[in-house]
Amino acid sequence: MTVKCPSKLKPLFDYIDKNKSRFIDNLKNAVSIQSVSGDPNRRNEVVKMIYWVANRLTALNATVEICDVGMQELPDGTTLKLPPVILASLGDDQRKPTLCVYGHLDVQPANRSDGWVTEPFELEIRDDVMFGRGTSDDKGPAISWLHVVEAYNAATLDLPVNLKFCYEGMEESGSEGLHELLLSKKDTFFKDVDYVCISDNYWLGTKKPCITYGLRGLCYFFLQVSCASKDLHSGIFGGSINEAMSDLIAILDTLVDKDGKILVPKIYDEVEPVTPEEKSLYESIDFSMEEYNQDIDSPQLLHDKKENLLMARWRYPSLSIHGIEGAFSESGSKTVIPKSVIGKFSIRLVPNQQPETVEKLFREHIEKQWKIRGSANSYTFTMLPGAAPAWKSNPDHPHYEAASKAVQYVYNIVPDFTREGGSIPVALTFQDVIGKNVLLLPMGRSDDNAHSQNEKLNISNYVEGTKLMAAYLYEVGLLEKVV
Ligand SMILES: NCC(=O)N[C@@H](Cc1c[nH]cn1)C(=O)O
Ligand SMILES: [Zn+2]
Ligand SMILES: [Zn+2]
Repeated sequence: MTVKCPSKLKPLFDYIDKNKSRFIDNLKNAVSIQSVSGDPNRRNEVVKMIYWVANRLTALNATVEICDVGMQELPDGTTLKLPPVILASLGDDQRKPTLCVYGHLDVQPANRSDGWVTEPFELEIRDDVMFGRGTSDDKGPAISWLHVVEAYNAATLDLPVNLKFCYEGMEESGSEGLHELLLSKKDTFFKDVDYVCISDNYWLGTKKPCITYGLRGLCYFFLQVSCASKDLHSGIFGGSINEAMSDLIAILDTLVDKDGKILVPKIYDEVEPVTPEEKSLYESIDFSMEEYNQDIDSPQLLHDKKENLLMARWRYPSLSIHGIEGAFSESGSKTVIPKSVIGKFSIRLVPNQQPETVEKLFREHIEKQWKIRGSANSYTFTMLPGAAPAWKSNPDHPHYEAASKAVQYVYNIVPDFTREGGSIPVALTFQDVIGKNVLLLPMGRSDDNAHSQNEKLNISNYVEGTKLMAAYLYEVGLLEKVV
């Protein structure tokens, strides 16, 4: 049985429906800004995107602060200014609870040549689907909070909460600078915050909304192996030296086996044991392994039971090898021995695992494997800034009940409470620094292709998701103030 939607929300929902085309146009403009945080050459685009949103917040009468968060040190030793972070406030009524919403305005890289069917930075609509980088992760959800404020204003309804916005431009590159900013603003901007909401993840499937109370953490590593001062002809030098690429591949091959088991000793030591209560949680979750695989077309999933697959995504660490910089990767054949290559891999962390401990285990493992390999070459091993532990909240908190009611008003279904395998480092900072309940309210679907080719957001998710945010604000307004 679901709860009935309060009539007060009707004018908001009507406004959102009526203004759908304009909201889509706004997203089209946002997508056209190529705010790729991982590309130093497009840093000005990230800054442009930050100001694009800041100006809109100002137009909504928010008090907007553009916060400088310092410099980024790039792997080649040069430095680059980090994009500023937006901290904005709307309302300061001591009788209302204060909600802080977080979003990120940067995106993952995307090139048409990667296999996109549309131009990644030009929003293209096909039936109910809007294709474009950032539509789902995270420009669509981030700008929807602004549309919600607009809807409340247009319906001449007082905002049910004091609203604070924390929008950054480096999430896809480890949220550099953000943690320190939050710490420095703990007793000022964040002092009165009662609840935190992040809309930056996805439904577990394609049909049923969910509310998310856990994320994995992340450590990202670079392993560089060098063998010469310049690239070499393999006909002249092949067989005469230890090759950097062969050494790198040999070491990468010692990290994870074909069943996904991480081979670094002691890596599973800290992982929380599964309790019978936890096991029973998975049974009721609405999740189809067939649908999950149908979308990606993998020859075989590593798990044959729903529970085991969900546990592998939510509560066990996983290791992925992402790429090799410096390796020949163009089409055609080139008989080259690369002089130096950088292997890039990461591990998703789970509760109890700490980045410092994990880094130490990896460093020791690589040192040992390098000795076994016995190569004459040299290597450097680095953990990138922004490593973060996992985050887990308490879904029995009234904040989660409020969000569940909001889902029921819009979708007429009781949502599942889920965890997710991705990482949003700031979720834990909000929980630890602000000490308040954090909740993830996803807008998009599991098949939105975040980080992949043909990222999309369904128009229906965009529109109903905006209504969900409006209904959620209403319900949070009914909660107790915490401070
Ligand atoms: N929508 C959240 C997300 O995609 N987070 C990234 C975070 C990241 C990327 N590189 C470093 N951190 C993720 O990969 O989970
Ligand atoms: Zn995101
Ligand atoms: Zn992302």
